Amino acid sequence: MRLPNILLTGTPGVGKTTLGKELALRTGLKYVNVGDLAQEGQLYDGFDEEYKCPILDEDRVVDELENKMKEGGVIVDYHGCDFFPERWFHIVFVLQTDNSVLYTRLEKRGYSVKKLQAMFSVKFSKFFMKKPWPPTSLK
Ligand SMILES: Nc1ncnc2c1ncn2[C@@H]1O[C@H](COP(=O)(O)OP(=O)(O)O)[C@@H](O)[C@H]1O
Repeated sequence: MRLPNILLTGTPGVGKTTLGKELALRTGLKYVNVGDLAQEGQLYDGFDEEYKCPILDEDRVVDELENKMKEGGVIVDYHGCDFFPERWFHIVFVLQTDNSVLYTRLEKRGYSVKKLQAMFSVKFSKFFMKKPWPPTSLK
């Protein structure tokens, strides 16, 4: 039987990496951090000057992961989710945490005031409630 594939998603700082690694440790499933994967393979498509971060090349990420996902038993950690094929996952967990806790965590991580303001603004909240959160250029 093929082992399940799990997606852990949610805004940066909610605890995906912490949970994903712990889960992998306890279950023996493989943990994949898409941010790290992109960095290792330079799976980027330009640079977002506004938020000073590389823009993920989603198609190349999907190509890179396809075989591994077919095998099964993978925990995928990423803050975006709209570009993953639905067929990959048996279950999806969207993690959340209190906004004040999140703000402090991201401040400690070195997020700029501009980026934090964008993430926590009402306009932006409305935007990401309609679309799968968050836009891939924000991490
Ligand atoms: N359940 C938790 N309780 C308290 N702190 C947590 C918890 N999960 C994560 N953290 C802390 O929050 C911060 C962000 O966690 P991380 O797993 O890197 O989030 P993400 O991968 O979603 O960006 C880290 O400092 C981590 O130690």
